[in-house]
Amino acid sequence: MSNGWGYADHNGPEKWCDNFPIANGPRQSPIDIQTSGASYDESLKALKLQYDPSTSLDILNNGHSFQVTFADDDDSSTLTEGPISGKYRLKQFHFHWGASDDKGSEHTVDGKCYPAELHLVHWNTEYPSFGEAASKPDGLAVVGVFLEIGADNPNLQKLLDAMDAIKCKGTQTSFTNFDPTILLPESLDYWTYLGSLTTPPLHESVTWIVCKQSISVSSDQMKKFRSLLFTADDEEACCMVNNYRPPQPLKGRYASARPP
Ligand SMILES: CCc1cc2c(cc1OS(N)(=O)=O)CC[C@@H]1[C@@H]2CC[C@]2(C)[C@@H](O)CC[C@@H]12
Ligand SMILES: [Zn+2]
Repeated sequence: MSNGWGYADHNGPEKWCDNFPIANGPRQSPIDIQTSGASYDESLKALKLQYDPSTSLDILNNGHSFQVTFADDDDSSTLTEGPISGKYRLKQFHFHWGASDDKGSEHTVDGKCYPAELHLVHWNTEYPSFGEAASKPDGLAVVGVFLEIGADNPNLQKLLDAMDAIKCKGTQTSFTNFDPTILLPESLDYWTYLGSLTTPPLHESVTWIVCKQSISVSSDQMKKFRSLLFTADDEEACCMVNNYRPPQPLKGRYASARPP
């Protein structure tokens, strides 16, 4: 079991290439978004996110992060427009965060890290299922939102309150009637580039859509994220922190944005 991938020195991001050689591929994520190198693309549209709170199902500690999963058997919660063509369905959202407020995001902006990053995961309805889409070059679209230390964010409270019930790996609880729209920043201006999953199997199947504006989280609220465990209840407890992959080589890529 211990030879599974993780975020420790013996099984972390520097070791993933041993079992997943795509880790050194041409379109790996995350990246450092160099704002001076970003290009304006007239063809980019505004993001259109339409979420139905009745599709939220449960919240789960999967041993790498915690995720809220959505019913995706119809087009109730979708992403359209933006940099993508067609319709992508919301499947889940999850977060990445650090052991302290000075790190934790996966993407960085001109080298700046944030204490946490939210990923809203959508799959292309051109394919029959999320699992099928996850390995296709245009299969997934992930909206990334940075969390920045500031005032308590009341929109995170329902998530924080559920954490006591999912402390250990493999635990889950019902999480209904949650509208992820409340987690989005006021402005949906974004950078976009072609990348990958940021955890194994690291499939190069993600159109990344990173919001320019962050949402707030307080230091106390971040402490609650850090109370989760990577480990199951029958294992020696290990705090779930630093579950982020560092920026990967651009290999000729650059982010694009809509003209101002
Ligand atoms: C994009 C969100 C996402 C999806 C997946 C992972 C990780 C992910 O987070 S991230 N940070 O957005 O890249 C790791 C496990 C992957 C899953 C996509 C679907 C699978 C590849 C399954 O088919 C088997 C393992 C799954
Ligand atoms: Zn993620």
